[in-house]
Amino acid sequence: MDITKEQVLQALGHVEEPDLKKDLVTLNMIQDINISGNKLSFSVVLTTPACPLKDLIENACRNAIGHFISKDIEVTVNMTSQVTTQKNTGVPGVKNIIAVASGKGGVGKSTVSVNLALALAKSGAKVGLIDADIYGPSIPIMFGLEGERPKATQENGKTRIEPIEKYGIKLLSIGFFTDPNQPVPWRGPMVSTAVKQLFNDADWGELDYLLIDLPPGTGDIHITVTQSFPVTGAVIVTTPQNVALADAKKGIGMFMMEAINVPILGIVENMSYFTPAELPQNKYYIFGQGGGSKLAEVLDVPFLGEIPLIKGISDSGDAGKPIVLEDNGPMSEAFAAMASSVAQQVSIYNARVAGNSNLVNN
Ligand SMILES: Nc1ncnc2c1ncn2[C@@H]1O[C@H](COP(=O)(O)OP(=O)(O)OP(=O)(O)O)[C@@H](O)[C@H]1O
Repeated sequence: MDITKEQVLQALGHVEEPDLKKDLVTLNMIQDINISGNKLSFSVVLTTPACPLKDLIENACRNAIGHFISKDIEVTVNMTSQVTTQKNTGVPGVKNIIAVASGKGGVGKSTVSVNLALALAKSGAKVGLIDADIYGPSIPIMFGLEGERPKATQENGKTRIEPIEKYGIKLLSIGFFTDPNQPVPWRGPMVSTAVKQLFNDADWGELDYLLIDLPPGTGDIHITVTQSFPVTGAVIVTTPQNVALADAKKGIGMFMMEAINVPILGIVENMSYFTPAELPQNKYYIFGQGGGSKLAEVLDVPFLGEIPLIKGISDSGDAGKPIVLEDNGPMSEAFAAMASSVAQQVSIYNARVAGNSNLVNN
């Protein structure tokens, strides 16, 4: 049976990308079509390797070929990805900047930042992480990098900092440049300069996502970062208690202010329920259930998922090996799902900005 490229494109033109609400051909996501006898292969270029709809899209492509051309074709679908970007982030090579924030301290913002970064990297994305939490930079401890100093070189009179690479991601923390035993009271302009240097003076290379762990609350650093760099969006971390939810609402309000205007990628609810290690299917909603998702509904922003309260998270954070690195546990599953949701929201946002014309940015 002779099949043509046109027939293939026509068949795949019936497959809609569920989030972007256009067909794969219009979105320029079908590439490298090869036909040899009754053998057909093509690539589907997704907008993120963490795409939660990967399997669904692949099946829909196979069904479309079977339905619109013939069931006798041997189909090979190569699922690849190229992360989209719509903003010049101001940091060469960096496609998307994602801010991780919380209204209140201690809700697990750093834990979420670290495990989100690692889960995105595990999916195949190129990821960097900046720890800008001047009040308690915890990332050096969580990665077992206390006392490390990133290499710095001078190039044409300018300092170039080399981010530290660990567990497949690139890292810089304000904590690498301070002495943990000598808490320095940071002053506004000093903080702004230091944080900007973490973006501007570092060799980040090519990154799909650069995450920034912001200090809790709303303050100088939030304004510096959002006004100096076009942040793709913010992830807001909360816990289920009313006090935390009220502060999360304030945090979201800040990003939505006209002068700041950073899209909210969504709300993550941390410590949602307690799960005993020996009974992982049991969920005890000790701080109340559904607060984070209700807040998301009221504010009309996406809800990115619930992360359980598990003793292992603290232990692994203290031991310098984040929990996501342990395969197949309930935590790595929760973080993988959350990372997919975040990546999905970035893709949707980029598509919206691009007017859905051509998503694959070369
Ligand atoms: N889901 C969880 N289960 C158990 N412990 C957790 C969980 N999330 C965070 N923790 C623990 O709670 C403490 C605070 O977490 P973390 O440092 O991530 O919060 P934070 O919001 O970044 O804090 P800060 O306001 O100081 O920046 C840490 O000891 C951490 O290990």
